[in-house]
Amino acid sequence: MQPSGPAAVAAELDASLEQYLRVRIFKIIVIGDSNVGKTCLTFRFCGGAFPASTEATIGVDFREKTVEIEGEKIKVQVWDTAGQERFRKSMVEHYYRNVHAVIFVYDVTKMASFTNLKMWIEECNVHAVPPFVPKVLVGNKCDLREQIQVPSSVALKFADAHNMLLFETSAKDPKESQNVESIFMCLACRLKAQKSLLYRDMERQQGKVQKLEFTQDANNKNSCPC
Ligand SMILES: Nc1nc2c(ncn2[C@@H]2O[C@H](COP(=O)(O)OP(=O)(O)OP(=O)(O)O)[C@@H](O)[C@H]2O)c(=O)[nH]1
Ligand SMILES: [Mg+2]
Repeated sequence: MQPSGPAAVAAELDASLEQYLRVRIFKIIVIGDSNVGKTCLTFRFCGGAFPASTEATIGVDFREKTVEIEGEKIKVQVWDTAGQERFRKSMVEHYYRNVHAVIFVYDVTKMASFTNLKMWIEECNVHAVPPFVPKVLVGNKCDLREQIQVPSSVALKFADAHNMLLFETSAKDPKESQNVESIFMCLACRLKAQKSLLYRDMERQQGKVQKLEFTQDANNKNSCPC
């Protein structure tokens, strides 16, 4: 017999609380120079479209998407950060706190945004993001084929040297939407494959961190290792 009345309400509450507690939340931050397309990429992933217009991000914008991986619902919480120093300086500490994965973005049509990656990686290191936190590199605006300044081979070498996967894509071109999706899904898969985050965080506190090795198939730079 089904419980009814207050008992049913209590049971339902228990079930939803249990379900709530079981949904893991992955915090993924998106970092890079102003104007490289961080807002557009996160909007494409979470909102399924290219925004009609954007303004420089101030502080941070949060976007969320629930994905299902091997039967488990996972909430991907995307932190769309500000590229302009004046709009980010009060927030930087918050960006990196308890982050689960990092996406570094550059604009394939702007060499400076690629050379500045060193600075963004340095900032990440200064904030003690552990080496096992997965990081990927994204070259955006590939639709602007005539204006490309950063050759794929150079970007791939850089990604390899920093143990990152490279994705070259476009937030604007609808044909690339699957590729944008796979950036986030690849990270979510990797995070899911890691041990329980709670357990991992306990290990981190005890200084017993585990370095995960990720390999990249040079012939298939967009392959997901999971
Ligand atoms: N052609 C093309 N333009 C893009 C693409 N992605 C973004 N843009 C344009 O680039 C400009 C900047 O995009 P945003 O997403 O606002 O850049 P951002 O990195 O969030 O910049 P900040 O918030 O200042 O850090 C906008 O005019 C977008 O329309 C893309 O894939 N292709
Ligand atoms: Mg932005």
